[in-house]
Amino acid sequence: MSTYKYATLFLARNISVNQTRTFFSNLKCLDVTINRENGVAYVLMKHPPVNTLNMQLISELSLTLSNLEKSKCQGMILSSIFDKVFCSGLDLNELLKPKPERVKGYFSTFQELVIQLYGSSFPTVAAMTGHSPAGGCVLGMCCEYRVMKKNSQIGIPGSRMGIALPRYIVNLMSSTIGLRNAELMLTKGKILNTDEALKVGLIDEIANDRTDAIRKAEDFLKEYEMIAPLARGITKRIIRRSIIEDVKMNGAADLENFVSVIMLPEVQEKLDMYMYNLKNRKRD
Ligand SMILES: CC/C=C\C/C=C\CCC/C=C/CC(=O)SCCNC(=O)CCNC(=O)[C@H](O)C(C)(C)COP(=O)(O)OP(=O)(O)OC[C@H]1O[C@@H](n2cnc3c(N)ncnc32)[C@H](O)[C@@H]1OP(=O)(O)O
Repeated sequence: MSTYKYATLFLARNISVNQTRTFFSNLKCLDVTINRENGVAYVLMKHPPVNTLNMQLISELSLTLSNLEKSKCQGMILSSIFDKVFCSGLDLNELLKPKPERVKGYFSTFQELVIQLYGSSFPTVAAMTGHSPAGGCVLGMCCEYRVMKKNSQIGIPGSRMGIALPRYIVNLMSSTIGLRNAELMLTKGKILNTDEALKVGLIDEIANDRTDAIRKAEDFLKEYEMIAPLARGITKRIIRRSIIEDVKMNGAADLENFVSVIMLPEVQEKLDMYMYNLKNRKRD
């Protein structure tokens, strides 16, 4: 990230650049810094133009989470350097006309990332600076708290794309917004605006802009400063255990099933149309 962007991000929140340290310098799709004073890690996605989750971004997120676990960080804010988009989801190019082994590897890496983020010992907040469709919504749901910039959209359009979602994604959505709302949202492939997402509990707060989103994320983490990290971490794991155990038990079969559905000609046709519409839609 440019010095200018750091300055605007940190100075806007009264944190000087000197109070932070760059955690990794060799990442291509992420900026990771840690505030020395409170141990909070800022993980900012910066994969242009819209933070599509290609293999590189997924792998860097996974590596970063492993390192944050080792470094005993006190909390993580997952965000984006882009003002309009938090994360545009999985890379549609990986889903179109895929080679079975390649697509299996891709989804299995994403599945591992989901479990890693969902099961992390430290507190996590998604400061969603903009739209968060599909995989972007999943990243947000893995965090413990979600702040989203106003006038953004969030949801998982799987059904509309002809994709039957894997079980752990359905479980994740159900645990976030309840079974009934999850059923309505996922079977319709519904995308919600910020107000609708707040109402249903898919996000926890609305922010005016990215600075406000980061500030609200920090406020959430501050509430844990007086809580013993070990007790907190264990409690979180107990609450999240059933989904994690379920993936361990059924993840491989789920993956096989998911890949065979993705390869079906009618699903490929639908995905092709979806991509065509994305490329040719009117931009706002
Ligand atoms: C056991 C089984 C294991 C795993 C199963 C896993 C997971 C299930 C998880 C849930 C399901 C996930 C499926 C997906 O995530 S598929 C991706 C779905 N994403 C979308 O539908 C979002 C599409 N993008 C948008 O709506 C817009 O791009 C967005 C609102 C994010 C931003 O709009 P903006 O106008 O700012 O930018 P654009 O001009 O649209 O985009 C810029 C260029 O980027 C391309 N693009 C955007 N998103 C994607 C993507 N997801 N994949 C590939 N390419 C993407 C877009 O086409 C533009 O390209 P150009 O036209 O400039 O060439």
